[in-house]
Amino acid sequence: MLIGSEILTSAQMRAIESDAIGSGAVTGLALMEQAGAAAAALIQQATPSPKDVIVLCGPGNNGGDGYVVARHLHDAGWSVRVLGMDNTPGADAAHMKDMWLKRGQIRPLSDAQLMCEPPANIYVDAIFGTGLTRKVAGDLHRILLRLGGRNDDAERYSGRIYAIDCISGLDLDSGQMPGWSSEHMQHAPRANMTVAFHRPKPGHLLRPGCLLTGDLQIVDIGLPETKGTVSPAPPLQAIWPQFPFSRSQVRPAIAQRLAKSPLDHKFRHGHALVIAGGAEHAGAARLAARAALRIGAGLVTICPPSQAMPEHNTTPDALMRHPVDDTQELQDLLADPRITAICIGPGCGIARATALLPAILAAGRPCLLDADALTALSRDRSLFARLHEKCVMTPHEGEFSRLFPNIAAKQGRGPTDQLTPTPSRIDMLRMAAHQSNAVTLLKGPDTVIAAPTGACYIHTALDVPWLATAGSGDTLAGIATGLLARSLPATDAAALAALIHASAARKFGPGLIADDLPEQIPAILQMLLT
Ligand SMILES: NC(=O)C1=CN([C@@H]2O[C@H](COP(=O)(O)OP(=O)(O)OC[C@H]3O[C@@H](n4cnc5c(N)ncnc54)[C@H](OP(=O)(O)O)[C@@H]3O)[C@@H](O)[C@H]2O)[C@@H](O)CC1
Ligand SMILES: [K+]
Repeated sequence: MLIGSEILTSAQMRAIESDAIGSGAVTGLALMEQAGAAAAALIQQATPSPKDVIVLCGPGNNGGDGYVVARHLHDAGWSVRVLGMDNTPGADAAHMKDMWLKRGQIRPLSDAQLMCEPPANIYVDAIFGTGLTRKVAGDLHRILLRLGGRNDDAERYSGRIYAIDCISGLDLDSGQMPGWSSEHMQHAPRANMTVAFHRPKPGHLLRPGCLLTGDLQIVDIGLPETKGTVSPAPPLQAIWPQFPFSRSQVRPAIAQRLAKSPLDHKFRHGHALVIAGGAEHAGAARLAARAALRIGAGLVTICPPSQAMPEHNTTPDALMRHPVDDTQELQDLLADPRITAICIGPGCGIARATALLPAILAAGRPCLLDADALTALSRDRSLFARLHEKCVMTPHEGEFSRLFPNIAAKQGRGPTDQLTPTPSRIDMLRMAAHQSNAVTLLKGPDTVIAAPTGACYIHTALDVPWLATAGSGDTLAGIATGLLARSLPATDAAALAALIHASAARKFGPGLIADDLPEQIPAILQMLLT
């Protein structure tokens, strides 16, 4: 699959840190020095001219990093003010605090003090990181709201906040701000850049955390390489939108399958069926079919009911057309073993999806279930029970709630003081994939994909809001179908489809309509395969 970045939970990160320190490979002090120095360097790179900073240091090691940042910026000639806690932190942070005190003073970390300070060009949030144990309350909460502009002085902080590890108060495992009401969330501080260490955490990539994180920079602080060895838990990976898109991000076996050998004929690249419905929704299935062709399926046949066939007598000429009016006709078609993937849902109609799904699921072939097929599955639990591990479901949030009402019910109980108050999007998707026995892709700016094995990918693409347009989901379904037809395993097909879909939108830019998406695929394949 894509060589994405491993994501670690806060607990996994703490375990790696304590193992590394326990084995003598590194010291906590050296890690903190590296972390603070790297953050200071990135802040300097990002802000070449302003040289006036306020560093807000919390009670623990995140605050310790803050003292290191303050020292490095001071030594680089910046004017540095530090607001800190009157507490006794752990030994490493205490040492860094002392090092700072040799250079400057520490004023109290209070809302009143921050309000009195003359404005700075840059604010460094080093209050809390991975050690958050409860909701942030009282004066520290007021400070965070001030940084988020609640006091009508938004322009003072906007675009000037640099977060160490995360915006303080963010639960890095769920992406939630525990205890923050929706009114408070309007004034949650947003970082211009977040400098985090060793690996991204789920909270950097899931909403609302990803909206508060800004440009996420992951820096190496000298911890040993851990990829794949952290715990027996199934892997959790980020599919970076920021990756320079090239073959190096794709496992050689997948790249080989995407490329076409001169010795291959069209059937070697799979034959996808796209089930279409009535004439009024013909466009959805045609978008999916076009995308499946563009991603390189050897053949794609669109299968409308016979009365809707005239609607499909149009381009692309490469598309084959075959009417399917009932289960028997579909079964006759599926008797051809060269049909390697089926897409059902876009523009299909719920009644037609309900009628045809038993034959499709019984065929045991890779299949993509979207839109009306998902509604059919949510209404008929006996169909749901026939899903299998070669199925990929691509629900949006409404469809997800209907498919998995028991999982969705665990969500949205309002703000709570506890960390990880309700299942995160990752937990939900893992439960859904386990429950359905199908690869499940929950669409959104933070798309999460989970396999029944528990393997999970996050694809965060906040930079392509124009992807929210009619027919966009149909195109995603078509790309995934084409990849399934080309014999990519279901999880890989879903994850690669999410990446190619967002990359196509990024390539086209604002003004995008879904018809434009398949047309970007050749250039993206070119980048992937060279
Ligand atoms: N892992 C690594 O490899 C490295 C990690 N590094 C850095 O360390 C950071 C983690 O440090 P950390 O564990 O000390 O936690 P941190 O976030 O500073 O907070 C803990 C303090 O806050 C307190 N506290 C918690 N919640 C609170 C609340 N709601 N309201 C009020 N207080 C609250 C808590 O008190 P307590 O819960 O015990 O009452 C404790 O005093 C990490 O993000 C990174 O920046 C790097 O230096 C190098 C390598
Ligand atoms: K922080």
